[in-house]
Amino acid sequence: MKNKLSVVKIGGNVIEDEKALDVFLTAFSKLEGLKILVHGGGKLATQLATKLGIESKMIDGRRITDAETVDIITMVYGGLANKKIVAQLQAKNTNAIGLSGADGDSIQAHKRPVKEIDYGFVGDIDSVNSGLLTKLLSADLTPIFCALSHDGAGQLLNTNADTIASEIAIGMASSYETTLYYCFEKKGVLMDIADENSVVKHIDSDTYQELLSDGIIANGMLPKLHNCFHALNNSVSKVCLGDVTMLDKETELFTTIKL
Ligand SMILES: Nc1ncnc2c1ncn2[C@@H]1O[C@H](COP(=O)(O)OP(=O)(O)O)[C@@H](O)[C@H]1O
Ligand SMILES: CC(=O)N[C@@H](CCC(=O)OP(=O)(O)O)C(=O)O
Repeated sequence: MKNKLSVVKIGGNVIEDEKALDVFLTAFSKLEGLKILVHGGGKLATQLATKLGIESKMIDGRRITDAETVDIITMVYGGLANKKIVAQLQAKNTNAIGLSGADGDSIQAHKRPVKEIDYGFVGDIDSVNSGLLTKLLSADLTPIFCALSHDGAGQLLNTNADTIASEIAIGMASSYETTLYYCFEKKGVLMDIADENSVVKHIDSDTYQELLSDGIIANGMLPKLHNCFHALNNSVSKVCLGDVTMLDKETELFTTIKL
């Protein structure tokens, strides 16, 4: 039987809110078994760029990452956000180790080819170094990933944190029974975006098609669910979506997705 592994992603809205982040990190530190955390931080990067007088451009939820912007996101994702989370987890007795995709050659990617849009230094993932992650997990370390990959030729690349989480989960799924968790500011996938409690508790491939054709899923939820099904179609056992309380044993209201 395979060991269980939890790959958990938190979005920028959670990182920004000190209380929500603390609730989440407390639950994460208590989560039993092997675990990996991936964090975003898009909002923090936009805020710093604004302070520095640099305009942030997003297309379909993806940041246009020019040379100035890749420096900013390296400072924010790999520096401030990652190190704060690592330090807070240490205070909660979790031996966290912060990583970008360049550290230990953990996530290799290539710069997205220019078609209609030039995304700049945005990376599409080629491989996850599951051997390294297995070694870290065996040494009782909990890897904490930010949204940076690298091209193996010295260039850091910006990669959406939801995608990093699903690719890590896929990369580990041959060795571990892997569950992927997406924590964000809603209690799960909602039937009615205005009603916090209208959580769709279970989604499978058929329900997904219905939700799509009924227009229930929009904006950031479209690529998120695409990532969920990509993971499930590549050996990840289960995906859960919910708010910062989702990892608490008592919490019942969240979305579970299985094929
Ligand atoms: N049916 C839905 N249920 C829940 N959220 C939805 C739905 N449709 C669209 N959304 C939007 O998707 C957003 C989550 O995506 P995103 O902002 O990319 O998350 P993250 O904070 O993890 O980066 C929610 O904040 C919500 O506004
Ligand atoms: C290419 C791309 O768009 N990358 C994202 C990475 C951060 C991220 O994904 O953060 P959230 O999870 O908080 O949205 C960005 O720079 O906004």
